[in-house]
Amino acid sequence: MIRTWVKTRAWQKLSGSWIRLAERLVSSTWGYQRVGENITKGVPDMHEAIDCYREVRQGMYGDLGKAMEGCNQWPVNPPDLKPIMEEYISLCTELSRKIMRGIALALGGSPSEFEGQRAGDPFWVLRIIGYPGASKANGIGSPENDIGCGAHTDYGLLTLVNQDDDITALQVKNLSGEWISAVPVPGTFVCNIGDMLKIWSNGLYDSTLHRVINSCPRYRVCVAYFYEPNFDVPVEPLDVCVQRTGGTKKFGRACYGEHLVSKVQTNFVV
Ligand SMILES: O=C(O)CCC(=O)C(=O)O
Ligand SMILES: [Fe+2]
Repeated sequence: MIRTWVKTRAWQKLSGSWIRLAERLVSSTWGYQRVGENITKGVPDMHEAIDCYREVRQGMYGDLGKAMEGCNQWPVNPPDLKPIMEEYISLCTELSRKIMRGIALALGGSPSEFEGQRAGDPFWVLRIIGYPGASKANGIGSPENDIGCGAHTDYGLLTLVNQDDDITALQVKNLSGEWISAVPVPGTFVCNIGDMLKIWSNGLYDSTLHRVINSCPRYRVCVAYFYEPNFDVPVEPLDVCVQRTGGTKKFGRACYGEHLVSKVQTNFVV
């Protein structure tokens, strides 16, 4: 895991304008995204990224999956980025599956609650994100205007955020409504809870509202891995969680794929 990350970082240092090596296909959500192309609640985000998804083949999920059909756009250089990232993704998938077993137990369910039909065939998303340094981001140089990524919750189950060790930029809203910094702890991931886990747990786990403000003059890199349910699974509060929260379902039924598509269609300028 660490070897993979170090190699990715080395590539970033070598190539300078690293992320521009990959080009996004026209009308596609896959591949390279320029600064300002990602939109959160109508406001362009000050970051660039390479977006990768678990590949959806034509017809795989019928109409539901149509908007997500496509394949990953890996940069030509460095040639080993694809295998490195594929290894990274498979390690993150394994780790997330283990964390979900622990969460299932904590909720009072069986350890395999989030396997099989629910998340045994998990969808995933990977974003390699670069945040320009504060003074360069908007030409004005006032850090408070540089919203690297606007306030949002993640869409699925868990996110493993692999951030730069020496730049504090990720912020999380706590229960008192204050933004607090998720100060990097070297060698660890920040783990966000996503919207589908909030529903399955009937709110016992809340999806974490977070945002990114890079007020540091240096470029910040983050690799975010999103572990998601099966693409087409209906998601509704688990009985065990409903019992533990007073017997009433707080959320109606959702479908992860629909949730993802609706977010992707409003989040990007393509
Ligand atoms: O850059 C970060 O620390 C987090 C990025 C993020 O929240 C996201 O991509 O959903
Ligand atoms: Fe996020």
